[in-house]
Amino acid sequence: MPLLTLSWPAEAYLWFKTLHIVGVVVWFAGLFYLVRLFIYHREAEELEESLRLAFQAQYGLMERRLANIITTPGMVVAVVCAAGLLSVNPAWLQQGWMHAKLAFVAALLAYHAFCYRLMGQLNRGACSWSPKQLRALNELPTLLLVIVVMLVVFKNQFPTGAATWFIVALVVFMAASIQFYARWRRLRAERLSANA
Ligand code: HEM
Repeated sequence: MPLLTLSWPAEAYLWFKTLHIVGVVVWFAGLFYLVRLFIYHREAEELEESLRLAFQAQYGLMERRLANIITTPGMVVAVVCAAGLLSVNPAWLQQGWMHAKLAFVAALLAYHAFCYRLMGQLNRGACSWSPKQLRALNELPTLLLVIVVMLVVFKNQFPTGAATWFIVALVVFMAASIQFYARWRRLRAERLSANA
């Protein structure tokens, strides 16, 4: 059937789904970059006073703009359109995969709120999370993204075979590589400044 002749409910569903996916992409882009900015913000503490103040003020501004203009609006679009999808097809709410998805989305919303808490602490100079811990924290949304997308694609046939374990191993490998690379860069910078 050509797209323009779709009946209203089907078209509404597809519009909600389109905007839901766009919202999810924007939301995740914001979440990933926000915690990266937190890492730079904490690392700026190593700089000498005048540079530290300038960098931290700039990172603080970038964080607030990213959180309030990109990340939270992305979250609102994703959640409002998800509610639209469920109102067009409430039968999804009877399915096990949707219950699992909602539980992981609740974890994602808690992570989103926690990022705001960290942002406030950073701006007051009261954040106790080290750059290394923030890097590890930044892996959490990746894990939630993979699980939620798998749930929505596989639904009640969630796979537990070799392919799933391969993807889990790949995500762990990527997370470990990022940690090792950051450590290698830090050690190299320390060596260079010791030799200077
Ligand atoms: C607020 C909670 C959410 C609810 C109630 C919800 C609900 C839904 C529903 C009902 C669909 C349509 C499923 C279909 O037509 O087969 C859908 C699609 C989708 N959702 Fe969500 N969703 C939520 C959050 C999320 C999040 C956080 C992500 C990403 C991590 C996500 C990723 C997707 C994707 C990629 C699709 C398209 C799947 C496809 O067409 O095969 N959703 N969602």
